[in-house]
Amino acid sequence: MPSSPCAPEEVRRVACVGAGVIGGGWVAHFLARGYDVTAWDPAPDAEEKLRRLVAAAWPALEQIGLADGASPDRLTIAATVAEAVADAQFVQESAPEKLELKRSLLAQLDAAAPPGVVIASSTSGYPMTDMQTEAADPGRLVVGHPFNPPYLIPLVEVVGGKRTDAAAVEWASRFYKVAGKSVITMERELPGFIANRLQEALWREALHMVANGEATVKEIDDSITEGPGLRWAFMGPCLTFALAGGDGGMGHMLDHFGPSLKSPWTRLEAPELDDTLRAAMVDGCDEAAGSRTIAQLVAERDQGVIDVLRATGRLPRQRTEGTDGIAHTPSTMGDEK
Ligand SMILES: NC(=O)C1=CN([C@@H]2O[C@H](COP(=O)(O)OP(=O)(O)OC[C@H]3O[C@@H](n4cnc5c(N)ncnc54)[C@H](O)[C@@H]3O)[C@@H](O)[C@H]2O)C=CC1
Ligand SMILES: C[N+](C)(C)CC(=O)CC(=O)[O-]
Repeated sequence: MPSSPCAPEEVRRVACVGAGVIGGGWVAHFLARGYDVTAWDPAPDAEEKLRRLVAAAWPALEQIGLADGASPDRLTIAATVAEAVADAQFVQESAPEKLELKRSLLAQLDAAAPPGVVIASSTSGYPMTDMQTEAADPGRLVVGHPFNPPYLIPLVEVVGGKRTDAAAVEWASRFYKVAGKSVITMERELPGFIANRLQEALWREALHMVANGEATVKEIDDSITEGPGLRWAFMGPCLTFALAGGDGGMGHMLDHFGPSLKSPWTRLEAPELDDTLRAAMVDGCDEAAGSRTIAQLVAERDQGVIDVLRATGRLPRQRTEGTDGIAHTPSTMGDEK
């Protein structure tokens, strides 16, 4: 791959190819961050749908803060895929999740985009190795997996394929950060990446329970929104479970509840919980906790749950006394702290 024509910080023009739920969400995100965006989508009603999506997202984007000069007017609709990427400095592909389509579209984008420009696919599960087979320059093709909606959910998982240049992965990771995303750069390919692999495990169990009449869809959804989901918004499943071990942390939690991995709660094959896995879990949780004690983490978790309850309207927003003596309701969660 020739080196990228510009640094991630210098990017001004982004192309979004495929403008449905995710491509449209990317368009809204990049516009809000002050980029010029060119979009292309073959559907006859794509432009109208895209402009509607951006208009609907804009009030939320205004609330969380627009970049200087950001405007929906900086969106251009291209007539052809080649025109969309002709002078792009970064390309985000969000076409339907069909392997053959992705393969040929990525080859088309590679042929039309300026040399060296990084092209990212939003695929939610295909390894790039399987998608880059037809491109003349596979070195610049990466996965940039977003979460719906990409203009509000920060995470992007970035990973290359076997023929991707390491510099392209590094460039894309830096670019997404500059563009306001929270990035996990994966060193090796995994089908489903990290988050979807986790989500799919949960999803698979949910489908088993519904199919067997063991739980209703509402019970499954409530079990997450009224339970673990409240914690997951600010503390991941590993550190959360370390707190289930009390002062003994993850070590005690595994000794206490580890054997239940083998119980028939799950429809999935459980991994062997050997000493190596145990040590990796304990070490990973210690690292995530950093200098924070269990007691500090407990306090942080509790405050986080309260904040989420407020933010989701299950608790009234805190009222503060203004200098005028009138009680004001703060407009954001941050104001409440
Ligand atoms: N929906 C979701 O929650 C998420 C989806 N993704 C990924 O994003 C990609 C797009 O998915 P969605 O936006 O959900 O699908 P969608 O069906 O909403 O949008 C796909 C768009 O691609 C267009 N399209 C059809 N053929 C095309 C072609 N040859 N070239 C360019 N565009 C074409 C369609 O007209 C449509 O507007 C997929 O790879 C999917 O796995 C990633 C994260 C989340
Ligand atoms: C449903 N999905 C697998 C396409 C979801 C994702 O890929 C990420 C998300 O938004 O949760």
